[in-house]
Amino acid sequence: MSFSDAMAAQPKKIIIDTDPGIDDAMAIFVALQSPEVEVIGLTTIYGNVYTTLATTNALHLLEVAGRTDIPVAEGSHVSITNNKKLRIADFVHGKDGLGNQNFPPPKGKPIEQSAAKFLIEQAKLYPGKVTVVALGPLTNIALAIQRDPAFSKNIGQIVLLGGAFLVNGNVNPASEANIFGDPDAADIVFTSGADVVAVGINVTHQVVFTDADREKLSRSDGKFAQYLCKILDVYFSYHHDAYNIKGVYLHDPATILAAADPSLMTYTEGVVRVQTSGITKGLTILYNKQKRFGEVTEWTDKPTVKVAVTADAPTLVKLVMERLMDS
Ligand SMILES: O=c1[nH]cnc2c1ncn2[C@@H]1O[C@H](CO)[C@@H](O)[C@H]1O
Repeated sequence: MSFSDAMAAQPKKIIIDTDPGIDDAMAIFVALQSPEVEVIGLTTIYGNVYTTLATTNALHLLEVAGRTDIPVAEGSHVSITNNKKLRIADFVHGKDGLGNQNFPPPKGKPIEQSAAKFLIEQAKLYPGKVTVVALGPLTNIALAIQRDPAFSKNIGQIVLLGGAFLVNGNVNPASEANIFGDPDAADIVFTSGADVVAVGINVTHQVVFTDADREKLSRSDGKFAQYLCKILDVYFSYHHDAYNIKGVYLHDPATILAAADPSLMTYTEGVVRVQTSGITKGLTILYNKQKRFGEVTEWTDKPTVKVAVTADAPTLVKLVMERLMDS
């Protein structure tokens, strides 16, 4: 579907599962500015920050956007295997997750429902019509799958930022951060039979927002552009130190736009399993179905998912810029 077709059609209902996070903040704002989607809720998860702070930040970002009509449901504080020793990437996003700006606390509160319950209920309410865009570890989505056997069928699509397909990870050479955060949950999601689209860092590392883009953003008087320019420093310094690049990767905004318009990326299809322990914990292995193995493997008879292989990076960056400046 082209962008204009998408705009003419009913906007897609999306729930953003998020751990804000600087690129999450960007992604949420881009989603709110995207006519192809209607954000019907945010659910929160640990990853870039702990879940409690993710909830605070989600409420704060909606207040900045003037969209307190959108409910926030708080997610799990522990992994699906009840692991409490979480890896929190505050070194990427700042202690507060939003570039160490010490914003005042939000006035709003999360809804009573947990994230998993909210996901289950919304999917049941609009069967086949809700897309979950998962920008953090997949605990909430896996809990929804475990708690409601109909969830995988009811949910329209799960577009997730996660995995490093045939490239090094960003936690260690094996593993990407969101999958590493809860590999057991990721394996549940990948093998659930739901319509899953995985956008890995093999693709998002092509989508670079440069120093020049940031400069342009800072000259815009768009509300979201102005806000983001305040918080981007930490994210830029981290990328400069860790990757030696003059720019940042747009992991989360690229994933939101892929959910809004799938034609911005190309995909392959296969079975994905996740390594859940050992030195390759969090490794995502795609079976491309080219070989019919003689023996039964852990990939045999599992449902397939789509995995992004290329991205139209110039258009993705352009759309992010336009939507943030036009706010
Ligand atoms: O080096 C890193 N370590 C941990 N998390 C990271 C790193 N770089 C980015 N992210 C965060 O994890 C997701 C992509 O894997 C993104 O949401 C990003 O904010």
